[in-house]
Amino acid sequence: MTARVLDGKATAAQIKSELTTRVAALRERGVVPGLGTVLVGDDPGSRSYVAGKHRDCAEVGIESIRVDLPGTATQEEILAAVDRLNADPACTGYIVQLPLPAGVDTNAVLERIDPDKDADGLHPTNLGRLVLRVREPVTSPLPCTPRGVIELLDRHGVDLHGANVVVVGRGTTVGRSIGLLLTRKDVDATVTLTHTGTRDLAGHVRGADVVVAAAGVPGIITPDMVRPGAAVLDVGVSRVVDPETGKARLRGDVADGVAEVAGWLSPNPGGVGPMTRAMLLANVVDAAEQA
Ligand SMILES: Nc1nc2c(c(=O)[nH]1)N[C@@H](CN(C=O)c1ccc(C(=O)N[C@@H](CCC(=O)O)C(=O)O)cc1)CN2
Repeated sequence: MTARVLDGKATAAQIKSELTTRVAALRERGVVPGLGTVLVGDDPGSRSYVAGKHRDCAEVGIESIRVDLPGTATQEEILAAVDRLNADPACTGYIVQLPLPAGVDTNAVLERIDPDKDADGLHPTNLGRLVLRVREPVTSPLPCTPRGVIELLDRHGVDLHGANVVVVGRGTTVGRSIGLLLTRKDVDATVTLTHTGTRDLAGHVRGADVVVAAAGVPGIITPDMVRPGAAVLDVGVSRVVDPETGKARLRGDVADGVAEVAGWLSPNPGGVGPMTRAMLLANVVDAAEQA
């Protein structure tokens, strides 16, 4: 058996086309959505993700505002950039690209974002709303990667209702928040969050109908760990140097051979990454429509 592909690239293209129509309708009403980004330092991965976000904005008709700070920027300088975007009426939503350089208090920066402009859904107020609203519709922004995972599965007809979902990794952008979305009444999945302190990772993963691998550990999910037919989402990305060529290349959390066991597999690249970007745009458009 070879797993069917959870095609994030094609699905994101479809979503962007839908958003283009919605942005045109907003502009007709005189509402111009504008996404801001704050990038600190010159990490090549973060640079490329931020560049991609600005390209996406241009594609769907969202204005974009880019703030780049050097890696030497102080906590105060970063907070001042956040304050400026909070006050800028042209910026209807924005993100601070993570990770921030070592030594920066990331939580203090995230907490300084105006929750009404939080395009990433990572402000404690918006995460708190998700904790409280299990049954009611959520109108606040949702964390982009978790929203992208659920949308990708939904658009491929993978049913999460009653499914056992095992999440690997407890990072801010995925692991800590995805359970809040998956256990909402309208999704109804059962979620196990595993991490570096988990005793029997393989045992947990073997019981999963859906595996969300977001550990950032290359190849941590091996074929023997996957239940035949399970859906596997490869979210983690690591840059590893090929010992033969000396060149850096991207590696996901899912090892070779999993495609022979799984029922569904998201490629990496081309799976959850493009969905993360599309969901950021969706958060901006949703907020502009509600304003
Ligand atoms: N403030 C945030 N920071 C980070 C987030 C986030 O959601 N908000 N998530 C990740 C990075 N990220 C978005 O910011 C992101 C990661 C990957 C992709 C993507 O499209 N990847 C491509 C491959 C790109 C490449 O070749 O380098 C793919 O998977 O096909 C988009 C966005 C951490 N930081």
